[in-house]
Amino acid sequence: MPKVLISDQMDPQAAQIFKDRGVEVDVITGKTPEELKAMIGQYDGLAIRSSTKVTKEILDAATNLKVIGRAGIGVDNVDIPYASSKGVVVMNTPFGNSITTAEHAIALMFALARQLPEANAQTQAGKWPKNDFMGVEVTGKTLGLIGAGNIGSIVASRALGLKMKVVAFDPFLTPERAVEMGVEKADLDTLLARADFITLHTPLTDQTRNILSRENLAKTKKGVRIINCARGGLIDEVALKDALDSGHVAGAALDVFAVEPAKDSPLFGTPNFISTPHLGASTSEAQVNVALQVAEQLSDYLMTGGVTNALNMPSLSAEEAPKLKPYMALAEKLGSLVGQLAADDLDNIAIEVEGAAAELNIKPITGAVLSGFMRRYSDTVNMVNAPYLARERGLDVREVRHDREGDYHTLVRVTVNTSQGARSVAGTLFGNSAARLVEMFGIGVEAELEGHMLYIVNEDTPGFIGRVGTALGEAGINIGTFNLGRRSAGGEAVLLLSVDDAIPQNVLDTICKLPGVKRAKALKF
Ligand SMILES: NC(=O)c1ccc[n+]([C@@H]2O[C@H](COP(=O)([O-])OP(=O)(O)OC[C@H]3O[C@@H](n4cnc5c(N)ncnc54)[C@H](O)[C@@H]3O)[C@@H](O)[C@H]2O)c1
Ligand SMILES: O=C(O)CC[C@@H](O)C(=O)O
Repeated sequence: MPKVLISDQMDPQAAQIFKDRGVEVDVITGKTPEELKAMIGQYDGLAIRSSTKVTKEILDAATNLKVIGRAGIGVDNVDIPYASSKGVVVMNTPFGNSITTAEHAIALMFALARQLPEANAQTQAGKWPKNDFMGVEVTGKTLGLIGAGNIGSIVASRALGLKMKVVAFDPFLTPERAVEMGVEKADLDTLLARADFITLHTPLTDQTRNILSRENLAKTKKGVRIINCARGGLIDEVALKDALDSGHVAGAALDVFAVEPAKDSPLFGTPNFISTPHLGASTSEAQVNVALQVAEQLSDYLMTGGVTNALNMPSLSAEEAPKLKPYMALAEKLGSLVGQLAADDLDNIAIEVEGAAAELNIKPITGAVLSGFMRRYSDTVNMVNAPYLARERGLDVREVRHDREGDYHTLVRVTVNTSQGARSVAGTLFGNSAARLVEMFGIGVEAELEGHMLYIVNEDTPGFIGRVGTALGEAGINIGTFNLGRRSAGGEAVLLLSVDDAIPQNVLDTICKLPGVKRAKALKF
C-alpha cells in the first residue's frame, strides 16, 4: 500500500480521501527540515502547502518518493529541476484557490482606497477620526493588471464589474484573449503611466523579479496604489517604502513578501501600507478545493498511474491510463532495444505512431520510449526524468503521428540516426495488450522483448541455428524462445533468442566467433 505524508496544514478531508482510495496517510506538520529529512524516506507521496521546503537535501533523503502534490498554485518551495532529475512527479492544483486569491486582491484594493485598516484601528482606539480618511472611488479608475492568467483574469472580471477600466500587461496574452476578457493589452510602460491601481498576478521568474523596480516605480502615475497577492520579490520593497514616504505611491498592500514569514520588513510601520500574512488562498472554500484536489491527484497517480496537473510530466487522465499502459510498456521496450543496440552517442530520436496508436496522447508514449532509451546512460531513469535527462544531453526528440493505414492495426516506431544511417525498430500490441517487436532495422522479426535475450546478426546459411543452439547448450544456457527474420534468402538475418539466464561474456565471445556471425549482443529487458 503506498504511503503519503501530509506535512503542512491542510483540510482534514484530504487525509480521508487518501484512506478511502487505499493510500496510507500520516499527517505530521511543523517539522524542521532535519526532522523531515529523517522521516521522508518511508513515503511514496508528499502533500504540501507553502511551509514545507522540498530542497535537494530532502529529495536526496526521499528514496521512495514518487510524487509531490502542492495544495495550491505556486511551487517555488519545491526544487522542480532536482525533483525531475530524481524522477519525482511534481503536481499543483492550479485553479482551486484562484477565485479566493482574486477576491483578496479586490479586498486589498478597497482597503487601500478607503484606508480601512487604519480607520478601523483609530476608531477602536476611541479617536473617531472622521475627517482624517478621505478615500477614492474605484469606479471609472484604471486598474493595471500585471499578469493576466487564472487569477489576473478573475480580478479583471471583478474590476470590470466595479466599472473600472482594465489595462493588462502580459507577454503571453493574445489580442483575442484580451478582447474576450474585456481588457486593453498594453506594454508595461503604458500600464505604469496610466494605472490608478496596479495589481500583480505573475509567478516569480527571472523576467518578473523586481518587475516593480525603483526605476519602474518612478514611471507610475503619482498617487498610484499597488497590490501584490502573487509572490514576494516582484516589487523592490525598499524602493516601495521610499515611494510611499515621498507620497508618489499613495498606498500599497502586500500579501506576499520577498522573505517569508516577513517579521521585519522595511515597509512595516509605513503610512498607507497594508499587509496580510500570505492569506490570499485562505478561505474555507479554497482550502477544501485544493486539499481535495491534491489528495485525488496523488491517489490517482499512486494507485492508477493517472497524471493530472503535473509540472514535470505530460498529463495522463485516470481514463487514459489503462489504455496507454500497454503502449507505454511497448514503447519503453522499443526505446530500451534501441538504447542497448546503438553504439554511437546519439543526438536525435524519432517516435512515430500509426493506426490505433495515432489516436492516443503521444506524450506518455514518448516519455516511455525515452525512459527505455536513456537507461543506456543511467539505471535510475523513469518517465519523469527521462525527458529532462534527454534535454540535458542535447537529444533532439521528434514525434510523428501518421494517418496512414499500415500492416498492423497499431504501430509504434522508434528511429535513431547513427553513423551507419537511420536505424529503426517497430512494435505492435497483440490483442491490444501484448507488446511485440515486429520489425528491426528493416527486417521483419516478431519477438516478445522480455528478460535476458541474445541478438545476433548473421549470414543466412544452413546449419547456423544449430551452431548457436549448441554453443548455448554447452554453456548450460537454456533457450526460451527463438525468433528469426531475414532480409532475403541467403542474405542478412536477425536472430533474437530469449534465454533463461544472463549470457556470460565468454559465451558471447564464442558466439561472435561462430562462422556467419556478423555481430552479437546480450540484451536485458
Ligand atoms: N497570495 C496567495 O496566497 C496566492 C494564492 C494563489 C496564487 N498565488 C500566486 O499568484 C500568481 C498567479 O497565479 P495564477 O494562477 O494566476 O498563475 P497563471 O500561471 O495562471 O498566470 C500567470 C500569468 O503571468 C503571466 N506572466 C508570466 N511572465 C510574465 C511577465 N514577465 N510579465 C507579465 N506577465 C507574465 C503569464 O503569462 C500568465 O498569464 C502565482 O505566482 C501564484 O503562485 C498566490
Ligand atoms: O497555501 C497557501 O496558503 C498559499 C498558496 C499560494 O501561495 C499559492 O501559490 O497557491
